[in-house]
Parts: sequence; C-alpha cells; structure tokens
Amino acid sequence: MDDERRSLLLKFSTLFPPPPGVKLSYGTAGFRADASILQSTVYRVGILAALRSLKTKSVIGLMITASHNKVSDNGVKIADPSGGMLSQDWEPFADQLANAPDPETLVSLISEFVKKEKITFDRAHPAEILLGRDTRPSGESLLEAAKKGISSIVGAVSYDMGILTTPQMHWMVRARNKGLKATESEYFEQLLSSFGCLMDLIPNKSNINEIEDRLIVDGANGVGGEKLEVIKKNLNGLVIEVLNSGKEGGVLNEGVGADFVQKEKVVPHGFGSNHAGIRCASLDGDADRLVYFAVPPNNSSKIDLVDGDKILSLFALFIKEQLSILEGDAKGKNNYRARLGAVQTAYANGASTAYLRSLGLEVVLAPTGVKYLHEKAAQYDIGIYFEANGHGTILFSEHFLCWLESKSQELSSSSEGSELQKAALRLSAVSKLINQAVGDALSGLLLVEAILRHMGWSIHQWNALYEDLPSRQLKVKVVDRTAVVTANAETVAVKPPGIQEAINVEIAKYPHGRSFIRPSGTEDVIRVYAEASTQEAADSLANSLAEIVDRFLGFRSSQ
Ligand SMILES: CC(=O)N[C@H]1[C@@H](OP(=O)(O)O)O[C@H](CO)[C@@H](O)[C@@H]1O
Ligand SMILES: [Mg+2]
Repeated sequence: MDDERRSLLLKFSTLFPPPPGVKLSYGTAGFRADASILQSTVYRVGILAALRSLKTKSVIGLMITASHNKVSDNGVKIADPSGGMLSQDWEPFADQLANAPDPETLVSLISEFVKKEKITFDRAHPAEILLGRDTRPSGESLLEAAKKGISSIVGAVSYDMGILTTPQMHWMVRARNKGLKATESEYFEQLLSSFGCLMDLIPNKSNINEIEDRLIVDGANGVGGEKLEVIKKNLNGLVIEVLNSGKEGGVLNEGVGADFVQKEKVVPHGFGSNHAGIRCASLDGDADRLVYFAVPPNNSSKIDLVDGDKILSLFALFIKEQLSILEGDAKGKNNYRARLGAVQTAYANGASTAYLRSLGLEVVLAPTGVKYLHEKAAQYDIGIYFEANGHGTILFSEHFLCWLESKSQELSSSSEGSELQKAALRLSAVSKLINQAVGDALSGLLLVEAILRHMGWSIHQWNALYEDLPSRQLKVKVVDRTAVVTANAETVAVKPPGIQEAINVEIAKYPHGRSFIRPSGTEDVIRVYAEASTQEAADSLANSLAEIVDRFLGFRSSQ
C-alpha cells in the first residue's frame, strides 16, 4: 500500500476508536451488539467491504441490521458477489479488523492482508458497495460510519440504497453482479410478475374461492411491514392486511415478529380472537424469516404454529408434483430426472424429516446457520433449505434452469404439451419468485399463498401434513461454551470427553427420544434440544441434558 493510502486510512481510523474491552466476532449474523458500541465496527466493516470488492472485482453489499434482536441493538454484515454471505475464509480477517486496538495496528493489518491476498488498486475498477439498513433509529449514523470506512480506501464508491429488508440487499448485489437491473422497483416487479404467473396457472380456479383470500401479516414493527404495504397494492387474488407495520407506534420486535411467535408460540401484539380461523403470518425485524400461524377460536393466547419445517414441506410437495408431471412426458425427447433435495438442521422437528423422506426426498442435515444450509442446497438441481425458525429458500441450479428452458421450448411446439408446459412454467415462475440469494420472507410468503391456492388448502389443511413431535429447547449458561465441540451436523458432542456417552444414556430412556447440545453462535450459552413422544418426556429429557451440561461444564445459571 502506498503512502497516500496509508495516511488516508490512518486519518479516518483515528475518528473511530474501538470501545475499550469489547471483543466482537463475525458470526452467522455478522457483527451484532448494542448499537452504542458499533461505530468503530461498522466503520471497519466499510473498509472490509471495499477490500472484498477489490479482491472479487465485483459489487459487494453492506447491510446494517440486528434482525429479530431488540431495537437498541444493531449489527452489520456483508453480502458477497453471489448475493450470499461473506466467504468464510474472510471471517478471521473481519474479526482481526474489528478488534484491532488502535489505528496503527489496524493499518498494518490491512496492509499485510492486502499483500497476502494480492489485492490490487486499479483506478479504472474502483471498489463498489451497496449500502442498506433496516428501520432501527441507530441505522442512520451507523451508515455514515460505513460510508467513512469505504471512503478510507482511495477511489472506493458507495451507493446508499436506503431502508431495505436484508433479502432485498442480497438480491440487489446478486442482480448487479449478473449485469441485471437491480433497483427496488425491479425487485418488486419480479416478485409481482412471478406471483401473477403462478396464480394464472392454478388448475382449478374454484379452489381459490373455497379458501380465505385474506392474510393478516405481523410486520414485527419493522422494514418488512413497510415493504409489504407497497407490494399488497398490486396483488390480484390476495388481500393482505398488515398489523404491526411500525406506523402504529409499536416497538420493533417487542412482543411481535417471527422470532417471538416461533419461540413463545403465542399471538403477537395486535392479534386476538377476532383473527381466529384466518391465516396469519409473521415476519422478523429484517424480513428474512417467515412463519405462519392460526389463532384458535377459544380465546387462548396459544397459537397453532406453522413453522419453517412446514413451509419447507409445502414447497417440497409442490415442486415434487411439478417435477413428476414433467417426468411423466412419455413422448418427450429431452427428459431429465432432476435431483431434488431438502436441507434442514438438527432443530428440524423429526416428524418433518420423516414426512419429507416419505415423499421420496433426499434429506440432509447441516450445522445451524444459513450459510451452511445454503452451501448444501446448492449441490442439488433444486435444493430447498429451511431452519425451523423460518429462514430458508429454494435454490435452482443453472444447469436445471437451462434444461427447463429447453424443455419449455420443446413443449411449446407440441400440441399435447399443455399440462407439461404448465408444470414447466410453474417451476420457472418459482425460480423467479423465490430469492436465489438468501431466505426472503416476502417472496416466501407470496409462494406459500400461491401454493395454498393451487392446492385449495386452508392453513389447517396445510398444518395437518404431519403432526410435530413434542419438543423442548433450553439454554444453559456455562463458564466457557467453546468447551463443547460437535460433529455430524451438531448431532454429536465430541468434547468434553464422556459427555455424549452420558447424553446417550438419557436418550435411551425415552421412546422416540432425540436430543443434542451445541454452543450457540449468537449468544453466550449452550443450547439443549430434546424431542420425545410426549411433551412431559421432551421436557424431562431436555432437563436431564441441561443437568449433564452443568455437571461437565460448570454451572452458572440456567433458564
Ligand atoms: C436454534 C436457533 O434458532 N438458532 C438460531 C440462532 O443461532 P444460534 O447459533 O443457535 O444462536 O441465530 C441464528 C442467526 O439468526 C439462526 O440462524 C439460528 O437458527
Ligand atoms: Mg432476520
């Protein structure tokens, strides 16, 4: 790095001293903390984004959000050129940057890294970064810090895309790097036209009349509600009412949102018995998670939760149906048996895994964190991944989409191809509707709505696909959570020695018992998950494992 670059970096870096005594780590959600201590981190992530853009010679995204966390928190993460998460081999450098104690150390770290990664500064190809933020009040000033970080790298340019959902940012980065138009209006246009296409292809239109056309959405008082207000005006055949849109004065994620609904299994604020029987959905604070629910008619605050596992099952069923139609083309010249796979984590309810296998699907497990699921799903022609908490999407391989295109052409020239042709058109519309970069609550919601109409199903019929096994999740505070090391997609604890044997002894006591422990990537706790044939058994198995964790790892307190 030349002197001009060094001195610019030094000058700006001194304006953003790191908070003393804070150590941050770039986890599954990027950096996340109380917003008041994040100025220096976001500034440094601005630098990171610019370097990543120079290295990949592509547009990079920088998103300021703390998703489902409380409104006083914030966070920052990077979208890589593909629209996916930051490449894992850059995470250690992200940690080093964030934790560098002073400007001099920071500049020498950057200088060494630039050399090691052979990053070149070419004035003809400057770093380009798209910036976005959620609705948090701290977002505006953190965005300024990110801009300063970017302009600390001579020549780098940033484009402020305004308030966005996280998936919109990932979608824009992906589109820009594919040379496509990538504004918010193009995003809406793509969602609306592919949704319209799926609605036009519904086989038995009378199905639609039998199901409730109204959907009530809990917007978590965040950005998702705002964007949905825009989308809903242009929908045919679907009436969306947004509650907790943020305009009514409610607080982001407080008693509302997908994370709250999925964990607590109670109605979010603003919902009550007047919504009984109507299909309801909930988004999280940055609209990358989606769950559905129904309010029971008996005035209870408990809900019937339709979680990410069931969204995955609905998607899998629909796609499998379309593929089967296409595979049944007895006269076709250009036939192909697509590999359809489902990717879940160990938290997926065992009943969902059994259901997916009963459909003849290949199901694989990945460690917690969408980057791991995404990677595995990308290995299929069509890979569907979901975490139980509602984050997921469907990935279509380029190879499959090329085949689909040529098959559609073949079918359009044949007179008897209409059913087959419709199946091909539906799959093509799904590939455009569903976000190919990350899980996206808005596009996921439109796909769920189109499929329910296709099937002629109410939320109750959908929910009855299978019955969840009773489960329990606990968290246990320990002295050092890194003492637990897991293997086999987190289903087995290989450290500390002897702990898995103790866990196995407990599991063996319960019919259909399944249980595991793992260190959380986002909180300082060990998580315990247990599943069994009754709720009492699941609770008791989870408690036994929590005791084992205490015994092996030193107790502080558990909840
Ligand atoms: C059990 C659970 O829900 N874990 C969540 C949570 O991760 P932990 O590593 O379990 O803290 O936050 C992640 C980021 O939002 C999300 O991807 C994941 O599913
Ligand atoms: Mg989120």
